[in-house]
Amino acid sequence: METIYTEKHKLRDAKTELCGGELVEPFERPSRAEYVLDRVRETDLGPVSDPDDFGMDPILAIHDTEFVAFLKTAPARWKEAGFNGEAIPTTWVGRRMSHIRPNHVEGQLGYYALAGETSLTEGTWEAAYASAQVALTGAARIRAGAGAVFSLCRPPGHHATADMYGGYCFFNNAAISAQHFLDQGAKRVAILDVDFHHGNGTQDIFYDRSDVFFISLHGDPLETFPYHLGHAEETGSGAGTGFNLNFPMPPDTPFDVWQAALHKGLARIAEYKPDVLIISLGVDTFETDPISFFKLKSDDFLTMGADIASAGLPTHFIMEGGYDVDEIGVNAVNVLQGFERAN
Ligand SMILES: NCCCNCCCCCC(O)(O)C(F)(F)F
Ligand SMILES: [Zn+2]
Repeated sequence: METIYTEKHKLRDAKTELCGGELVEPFERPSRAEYVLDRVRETDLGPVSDPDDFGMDPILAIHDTEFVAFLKTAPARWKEAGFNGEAIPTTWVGRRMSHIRPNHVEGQLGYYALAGETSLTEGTWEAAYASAQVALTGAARIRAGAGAVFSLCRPPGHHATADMYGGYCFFNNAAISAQHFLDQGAKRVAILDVDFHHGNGTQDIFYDRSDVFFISLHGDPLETFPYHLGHAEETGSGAGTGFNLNFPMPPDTPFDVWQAALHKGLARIAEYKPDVLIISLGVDTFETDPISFFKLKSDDFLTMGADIASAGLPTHFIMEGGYDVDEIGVNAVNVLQGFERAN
């Protein structure tokens, strides 16, 4: 399987994350992508290629123009406003407050952020732009006939909505890929999100549409991030009713319970008959992941890959989360190897 990767992910190198009332070294750090790349090479998974550049249009097909411009200028404006640290929001659009966008950068941070742990820094925008190009290049490979491809995206994307960032996400790589497939002639796209955290951004973007079926297996939002979306009763709205499926699961969920949900999701995907399957591949479902609470073991990721292969669809794997444990490389590539062995 070919991997699409760019060194430009290193431009996202924030020094602080707000965690437990402290500024800590971010969990979503450059070494994550290097662990995965090393494992791709170690296992001889396949060629590693640079992304092509598809420009801004496919990003703006998903994201709000002013939001994109905000992400680009916020770090410099934050410094000009006299703040010394990295740009982190301190206000929120609380209940029954105005949705008028403030002028000041501090107000705009809270207007566009859906979570406060993620700092904005110089280089973040360029890294997010490059990550979207990695996703688009993977989509182009599938359109050109590849049965499967791995877009080693960093920063991740599935929490980003059309006009909000947070949870380490800025541009929604999976949504950008899905829309690109549709704009290039696909009729239906399924997105299966196996990251530990609910893909609130992806859900929100396609919630009222039937041409993208979003399915997510994740930690129960009553107990974990993103907290404020991802419940089982969220099944889509309007024309999208029935094309959103959430499987929230409790702390300490083991693989057999997780896999039962996967099989249900795959059955619904088979009924939907999509032209392509996009996998939001987070491996923070791993038993020792530092910010998650499922109990998958490394071998379970091989089985996960084989189960995904059983769908028999062109499959676009897009890297999402999974945190700084050596096994992140093993677990991510196990999914890809399990997929290939079953094909
Ligand atoms: N103090 C630790 C709390 C962490 N709160 C934010 C969690 C963000 C998870 C991001 C992710 O893993 O879902 C992605 F795939 F987007 F990277
Ligand atoms: Zn995650």
